[in-house]
Amino acid sequence: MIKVEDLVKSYGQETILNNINCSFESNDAVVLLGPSGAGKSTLLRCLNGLIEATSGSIYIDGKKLPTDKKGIRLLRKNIGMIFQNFNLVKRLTVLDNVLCGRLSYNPTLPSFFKVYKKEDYELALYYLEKVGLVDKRNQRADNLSGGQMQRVAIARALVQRPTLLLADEPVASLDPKTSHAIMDLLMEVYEEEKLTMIITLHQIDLAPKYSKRILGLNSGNIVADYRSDQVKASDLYQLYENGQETGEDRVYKYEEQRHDR
Ligand SMILES: Nc1ncnc2c1ncn2[C@@H]1O[C@H](COP(=O)(O)OP(=O)(O)OP(=O)(O)O)[C@@H](O)[C@H]1O
Repeated sequence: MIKVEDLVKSYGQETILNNINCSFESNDAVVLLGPSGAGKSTLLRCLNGLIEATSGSIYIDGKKLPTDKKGIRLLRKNIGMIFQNFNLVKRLTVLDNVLCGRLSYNPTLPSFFKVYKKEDYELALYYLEKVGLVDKRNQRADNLSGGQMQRVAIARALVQRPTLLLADEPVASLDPKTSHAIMDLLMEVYEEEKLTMIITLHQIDLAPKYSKRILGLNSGNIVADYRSDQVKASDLYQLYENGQETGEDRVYKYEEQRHDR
């Protein structure tokens, strides 16, 4: 379980996350929705220690998120991260890119010379099979389509054997059909591996289908918390509108909901 308590992130005078309080159960599948600049990526990056919060705390399975380098390295072993722009090493092969996901399990020097254990290769091939790209294992990453690159990135995240998978707009640069295929794949591995999954998205139509819960963010505040099987499309569209309610009213409603649970 992940618990976020009074989380604040500021850059200079600008407050990006404004006292966030929320929690994520194990095996939850949560989509973060909200307009550009709402703070979705910042929240995701705070969860894996890529960004240090200005104040507040994050607890993962009861343990406070570390801030020292060694602690963060250990924490990240259990957290797979998927990015909008895939973040592959273009000149490396598909297989070598996936093996990069094993780096935190191996001593630096052998990894530098691309010497991995037999189990690492087996695991990498297993996940390449899962994402449908085992035949392309020896191809350079920059020869792949966007959808294929994202599949490699998913395999690279999974070889880490994470318990938590964070995905920051994983389908933002993909066409609608490929987006559905990638989201289907994420849901499949989420179920098979019993992951906890938190995804930022802009596609309102995808959000309920590919989550159990939707958190709405606006101006650094959590303004809504919906069950995906009960939410109305109009509620989701409202997250992107200014409407009659002020951000403060929405925060207030969310806090009320949270305390009533
Ligand atoms: N390193 C930084 N320094 C200063 N401001 C930053 C930095 N990183 C992010 N921000 C600001 O924080 C705000 C929130 O950014 P964030 O990327 O978290 O929003 P988002 O909800 O994910 O938006 P989008 O949907 O467009 O990706 C933005 O106004 C952004 O300019």
